[in-house]
Amino acid sequence: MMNNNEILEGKFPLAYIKSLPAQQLADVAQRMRSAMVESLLESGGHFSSNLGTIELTLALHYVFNSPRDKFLFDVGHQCYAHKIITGRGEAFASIRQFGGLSGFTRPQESEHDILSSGHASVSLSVAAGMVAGQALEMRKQERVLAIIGDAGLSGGIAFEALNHIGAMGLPVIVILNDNQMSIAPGCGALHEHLAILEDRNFFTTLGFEYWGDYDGHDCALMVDLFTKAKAVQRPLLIHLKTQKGKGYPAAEIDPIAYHGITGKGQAKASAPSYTQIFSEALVGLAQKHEDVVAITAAMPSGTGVDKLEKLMPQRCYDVGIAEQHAVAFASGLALAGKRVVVALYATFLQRAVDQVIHDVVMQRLPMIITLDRAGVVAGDGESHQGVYDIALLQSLPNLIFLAPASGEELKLMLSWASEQSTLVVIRYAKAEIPDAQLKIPLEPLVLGVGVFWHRVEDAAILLVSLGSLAIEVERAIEYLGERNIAVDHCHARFIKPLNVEYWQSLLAKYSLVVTLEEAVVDGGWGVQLASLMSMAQERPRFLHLGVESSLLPHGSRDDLLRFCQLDGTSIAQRVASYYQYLDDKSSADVV
Ligand SMILES: Cc1ncc(C[n+]2csc(CCOP(=O)(O)OP(=O)(O)O)c2C)c(N)n1
Ligand SMILES: CC(=O)[C@@H](O)[C@H](O)COP(=O)(O)O
Ligand SMILES: [Mg+2]
Repeated sequence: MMNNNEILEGKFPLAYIKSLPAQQLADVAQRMRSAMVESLLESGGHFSSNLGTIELTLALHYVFNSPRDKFLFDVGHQCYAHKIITGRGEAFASIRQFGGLSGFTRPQESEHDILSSGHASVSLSVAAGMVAGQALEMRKQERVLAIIGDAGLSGGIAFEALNHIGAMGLPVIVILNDNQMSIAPGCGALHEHLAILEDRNFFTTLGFEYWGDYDGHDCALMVDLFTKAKAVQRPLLIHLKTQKGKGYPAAEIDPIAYHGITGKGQAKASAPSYTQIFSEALVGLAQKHEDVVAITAAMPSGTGVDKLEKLMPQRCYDVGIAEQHAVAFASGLALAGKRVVVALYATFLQRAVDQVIHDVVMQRLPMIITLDRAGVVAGDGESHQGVYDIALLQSLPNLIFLAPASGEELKLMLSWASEQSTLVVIRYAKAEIPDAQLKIPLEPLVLGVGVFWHRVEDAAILLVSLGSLAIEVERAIEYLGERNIAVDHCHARFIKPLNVEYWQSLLAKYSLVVTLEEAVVDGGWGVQLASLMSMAQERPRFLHLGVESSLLPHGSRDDLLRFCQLDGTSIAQRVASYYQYLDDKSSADVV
């Protein structure tokens, strides 16, 4: 029989596993669990969800024939056993690292991965579409399975898909991996319902055949169930009960702390993060104003809302994986006179853009939306990069949009935002705050106006930074100084509004203005700033630096900043070479 390491070394491919008697799968699962634990403690990654899905993934591969049969892992954060089984064990130690395996399913990595995953609750809709498409082509022998968690299933799109699949009678197989947990404890009425399902239940009412609940760690039982499922030609939901963190006692006790872990081989934070500062500032705000309430969409610890939740649970709402609902719900609370703070990840706000437009700005409501993980996001890769928010939001009316560059500034902005009578969005990165390195005194906020972090006499170049890039710009200035290139640095603070007079008169003083944002350049803030000068007689040259390739890979924050050429050294090199180019060009023009 195989040993633990040999499982990762790929000595026992899928064909071998499928040739074993079903009774031996439990042993394979145990060995895979040990190998996975050892590797993840070193590399980091999603831990508890993956320990809970080993048996069900083995049983699925044992019975169905991937890639002919299609497995759609919802979110995809629980697909590690699938990666190992489908021949990626040898690279497993590289998971989520730059150039290594993705932490989610990725078709570019394997023909067994159908979707580039990362965001929750979409697997049922995609499965429905695939089944509908196959039916049109009479390819009925291919089965499509959505493997979705109990929290993923509570997302709005999943409900919409259940409704559609049930009505159409599409033979989608839904494997419900119910561990009674989201990242945080499960919440919502569906969560309660899953605990007490009877013969006639939510799923059967919608037209599904319901099989459950069953032990999702019993391989032989699941092999039997899945074999029978192959013959079912109508919507089928198989309800499996699993345990998050299964087999690793510390993760079983505290699956939240072990949802995603930092590996031993990875740098630990040495300074507080924007999240921590926000978390404390939110508590301070709620203590100051009785009408403050906060909303999280299934990310209480990730956004830092958990601190307030512990102190004042009645003033916090975890609405589950429901970003659209979170924003529309916030609009209701605002109409009821509450000062609402909605704390989201920038990438998940994408789900709720229409609610921001229709239910907040069109209603002219005051509200604060904080966007954590805005900018490059380590670890998770392309699905989680927070780089579209500026392009998506900056054209909206009735909106103030801010980007702090230090912890102190974040506190100031949150407090200032709570006094405004309009929507205020504050974006900040998944990064440590640079306060300890800063000598710049904190100035009061003036609407639409930036602050200088660095100013010298006769600088021809102005670097205008947004938020977390300010510190990289300070690093770039050192490098440029060593090359005798004099620059000024203004930290813009406001993405919107821009005080037109202030910016026009400031930008006109320079021959080159470099805009820097941790977001996509196309349709981004720098382009917006430059447009203020379109009517000016004397226009500076502009260089817009930001994220150029919008589908960023996974890696550490430093890896990603380097990849985007937004780290201090790259910024300096790009500024220096563009300046040199302009210089050469103007000399050539004179000749
Ligand atoms: C749209 C969206 N919102 C939030 C998240 C963050 N998130 C990732 S996994 C997860 C919990 C998923 O719980 P469940 O589906 O039950 O899977 P489990 O981790 O319990 O296996 C959340 C909230 C996400 N990936 N996508
Ligand atoms: C899969 C998912 O969406 C979350 O688990 C995410 O990976 C959390 O990211 P943070 O670790 O940045 O909170
Ligand atoms: Mg769950």
